Amino acid sequence: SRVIATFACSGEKEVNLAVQDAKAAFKIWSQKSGMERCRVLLEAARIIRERRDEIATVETINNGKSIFEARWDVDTSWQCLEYYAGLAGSMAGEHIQLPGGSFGYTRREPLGVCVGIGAWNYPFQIACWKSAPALACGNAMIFKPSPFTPVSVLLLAEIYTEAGVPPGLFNVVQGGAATGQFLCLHRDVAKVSFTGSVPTGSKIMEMAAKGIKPITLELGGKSPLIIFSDCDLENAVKGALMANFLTQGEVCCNGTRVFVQKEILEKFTKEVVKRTQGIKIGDPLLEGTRMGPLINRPHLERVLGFIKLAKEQGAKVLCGGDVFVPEDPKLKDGYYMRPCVLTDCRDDMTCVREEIFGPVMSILSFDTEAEVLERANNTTFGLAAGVFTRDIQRAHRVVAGLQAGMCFINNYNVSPVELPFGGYKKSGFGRENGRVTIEYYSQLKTVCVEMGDVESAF
Ligand SMILES: NC(=O)c1ccc[n+]([C@@H]2O[C@H](COP(=O)([O-])OP(=O)(O)OC[C@H]3O[C@@H](n4cnc5c(N)ncnc54)[C@H](O)[C@@H]3O)[C@@H](O)[C@H]2O)c1
Ligand SMILES: NCCCC=O
Repeated sequence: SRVIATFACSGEKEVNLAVQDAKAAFKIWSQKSGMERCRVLLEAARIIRERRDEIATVETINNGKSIFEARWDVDTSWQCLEYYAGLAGSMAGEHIQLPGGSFGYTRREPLGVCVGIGAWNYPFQIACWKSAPALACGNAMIFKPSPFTPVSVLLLAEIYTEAGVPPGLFNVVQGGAATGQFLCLHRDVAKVSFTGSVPTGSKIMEMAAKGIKPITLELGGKSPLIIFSDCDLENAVKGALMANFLTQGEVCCNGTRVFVQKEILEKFTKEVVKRTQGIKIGDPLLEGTRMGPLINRPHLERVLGFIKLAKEQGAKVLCGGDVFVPEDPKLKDGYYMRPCVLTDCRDDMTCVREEIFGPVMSILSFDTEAEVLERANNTTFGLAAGVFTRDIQRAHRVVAGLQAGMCFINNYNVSPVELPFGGYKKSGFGRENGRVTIEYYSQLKTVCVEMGDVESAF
């Protein structure tokens, strides 16, 4: 490992300054028309597209994910800005007729200074998915990235400035829990959107409760992926890899509990293992690489610990699950591991119950639809779920029964920004992306207009 940058943690003083600047910028930005905000966001999206490779390279160095994948993240980032640019001009309320010619109308208004707090797995994308709807609605945003990935979001701040947002409208503060707390507890912060773990999400909720602030929580998961025997096997295998091994398995919505119907268990498992063994691990900046190092040493050790425990509890490692040392001597101290497929898993095992957040797939077998639905829902999480089947009626019936906010049919872990994304149960609430997110970054004002005389009780 090497030091790529050093940052000073923002303390209370810096957080106060950022809020002060954001408040001033909010006054200007919130007065602009939706069309004016649209033009600035479109320009920012254009700059991101133009700087795609540069941003992806920085993200790869920042996080460790392959450059191939980092480019996808940049794409879903500028797409998000374009999408909300398109919605900025159409924020509207409704007109309601009342007796006697009186009427009411509603206005959608921005909240004020919003805070975004991000996790380390999708640093640039998370910052875009939060800031684009926030800015489109006329808010200001102060963003705090994870201290493990502080770099790429600074490019976003630079890009927004170049695109023409008022100074201070999108501001970055650096730091960990303490900085996050100053932000959440600040009296002039109107809303917090958080992406991270369940324990931190619970603390954010407590802090927000003190100030009666609305929050969005994008938390962890332990999502089921259900493969029925009538599936297109080739697609199901590809789907299972997409569901488990992007970004070294450090993905919130991963389908890590892979339920496979008994009839195809052997065939499916054999093919999944073969493809998993073929994943090219190594220098994430090389074009051919598909898996880079994990985020840091403690996390690598944690993931390996889950695999050790899985073996002790009776699971069988079919491939991977051990440290990988690349041939390149420069990389020998990297936090690499081979992607792992576990079989002989049971629902009560730790590897099946807890979020591992690493490249570890647990395969479980099942007999019937009713059985698998009950087992799939037997978790405190509810972020995502997937179903592979050729029976389209069954597909819709099963997803209707799944307790998860983001369900996939015959694919997994694709991220169209037009679709709302977010969890059920302990995976959080509120949504990112899609039209509905406008509601999470705005508030509704009702205006009641009297066209006659006041009918007084006094
Ligand atoms: N649902 C989603 O969209 C989504 C996306 C990515 C990651 N995640 C989840 O994030 C977790 C991994 O990310 P992580 O390890 O960075 O999570 P984390 O909860 O440790 O940290 C997330 C962020 O919160 C900050 N933070 C920590 N303590 C805080 C406090 N007391 N007050 C305010 N801020 C605080 C951190 O500095 C960081 O910026 C996993 O559980 C994963 O599933 C969820
Ligand atoms: N790109 C999908 C959302 C990331 C979750 O960790």
